[in-house]
Amino acid sequence: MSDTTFATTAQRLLETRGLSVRYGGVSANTDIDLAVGAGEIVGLIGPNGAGKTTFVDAVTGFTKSSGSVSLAGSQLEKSSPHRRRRAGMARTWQAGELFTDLTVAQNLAVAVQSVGLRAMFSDIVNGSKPPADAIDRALTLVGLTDVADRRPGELTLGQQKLVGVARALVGDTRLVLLDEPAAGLDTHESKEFGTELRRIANTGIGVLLIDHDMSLVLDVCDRLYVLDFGKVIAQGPPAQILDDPAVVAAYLGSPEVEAAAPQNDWEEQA
Ligand SMILES: Nc1ncnc2c1ncn2[C@@H]1O[C@H](COP(=O)(O)OP(=O)(O)OP(=O)(O)O)[C@@H](O)[C@H]1O
Repeated sequence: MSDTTFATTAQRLLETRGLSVRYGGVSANTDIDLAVGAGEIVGLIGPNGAGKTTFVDAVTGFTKSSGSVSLAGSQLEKSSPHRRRRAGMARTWQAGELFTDLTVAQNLAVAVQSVGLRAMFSDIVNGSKPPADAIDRALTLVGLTDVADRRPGELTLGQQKLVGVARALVGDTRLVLLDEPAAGLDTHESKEFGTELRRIANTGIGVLLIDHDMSLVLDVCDRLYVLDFGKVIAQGPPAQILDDPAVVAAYLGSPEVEAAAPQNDWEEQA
């Protein structure tokens, strides 16, 4: 599959080749070639059950897959989830609830610990950043340093969602895979969330975004991949994707696309 958006392969951060996942008789992902560049926001969209979460599970090592996965040129397909995380690949989960009794900073500290005690110990021995710095850096990336000592219940829903993203940014994260991070946000909050995502990407972090909020996805993503029945059926810039007959057919009658349609001139373009 040709991919003409990148000027050089050096800019590629995540690259999958022929990534496939089978669950018994179900081909959840079939031969997926996908790339995310440093500083790029790439959307992965598709109808329910298309295989989006499976793809994130496969890339991050949480489900068995075949094919190759590389991050900044290092092959990771045989690595454990922990090693992939240490290599700079982090994800959020669809049900990524925060600990309501902990402050925002403490919620991030839990994420630091989940990277591994041994890893933390080696960071200290090697004199690299202590966790407090890592937490501060992640909160700065999402613009939440002011609320570090508040509990999630004191934050807006949009801020709570950003804490979820910040948890994935602790440590030296180079690529973040966000699985429906904006679920439940209203139009205004979703727009603000998109602005923060762009700020994060502008620091050079690559972002893979899965979301059913088509306005957010079409607005913030540089490029999109569309999955249907586990296969990539289209890829390209958002405007091109909206015009793609295969995408229209896959989404026909989908509430997400209908909701996004007026704002994105869907009816005129389709
Ligand atoms: N652990 C599993 N065991 C068996 N089948 C699974 C498993 N996880 C997912 N599947 C199947 O794989 C296919 C892809 O599911 P997946 O959750 O990746 O889709 P999705 O695009 O993320 O859907 P949604 O938008 O609803 O979250 C579906 O047919 C699903 O039923």
